[in-house]
Amino acid sequence: MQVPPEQGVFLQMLVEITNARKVVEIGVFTGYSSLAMAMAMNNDKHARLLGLESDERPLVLAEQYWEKAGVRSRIDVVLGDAVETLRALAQQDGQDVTAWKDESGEFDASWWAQPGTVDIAFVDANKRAYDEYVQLVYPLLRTGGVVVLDNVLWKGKVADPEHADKTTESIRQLNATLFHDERWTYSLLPIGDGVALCRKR
Ligand SMILES: C[S@@+](CC[C@H](N)C(=O)[O-])C[C@H]1O[C@@H](n2cnc3c(N)ncnc32)[C@H](O)[C@@H]1O
Repeated sequence: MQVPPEQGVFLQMLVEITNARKVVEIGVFTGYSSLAMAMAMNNDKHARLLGLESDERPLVLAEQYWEKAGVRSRIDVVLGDAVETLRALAQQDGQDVTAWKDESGEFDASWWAQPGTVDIAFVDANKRAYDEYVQLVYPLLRTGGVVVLDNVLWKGKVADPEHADKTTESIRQLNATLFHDERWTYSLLPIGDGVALCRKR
């Protein structure tokens, strides 16, 4: 389920060229894409990544690789449904949001809850919820910040009218909506399974 290596490098490049200090990832799995982005934050000790993931099992593996690469300390993880976490972040300064394995109590939910401050949000979880993720991430994103959506070609099905299943339709609809939405500059790149870049105007 992880992104292919060329997309990992692409995400890394995005973090580097935007000097991203605040990155949110929706859908962590075994931590490959988060590892790629966190490694690109090397020179900035104030840069952090917030991973939202509903399944604890792959996170255990992710944590091992983050440790090995020396980036664990710059990654916060919130375990749970990403929609619920993003909604909770938007309320009361994120007071109810707690981090996975935050033994030292260093997780600063109010820092993550600050509107208009996130540089990059990488969306790679439940495909049918992408629209909701984008709407919930929008207020957190700074002007000029970028939402990166994975799997927007959905193995080519999005471009093939023969396919009308619910997931394909929802991704197709989202691509069209974002393309026409004045609040975003939208670009679809045919790398990996299709990557959409949506820059907040
Ligand atoms: C495609 S994988 C992510 C791969 C990862 N970005 C990478 O490239 O290494 C999708 C992940 O999203 C998680 N996920 C699915 N629905 C979710 C939800 N509602 N909230 C949070 N995470 C979710 C799954 O458990 C899975 O680990």
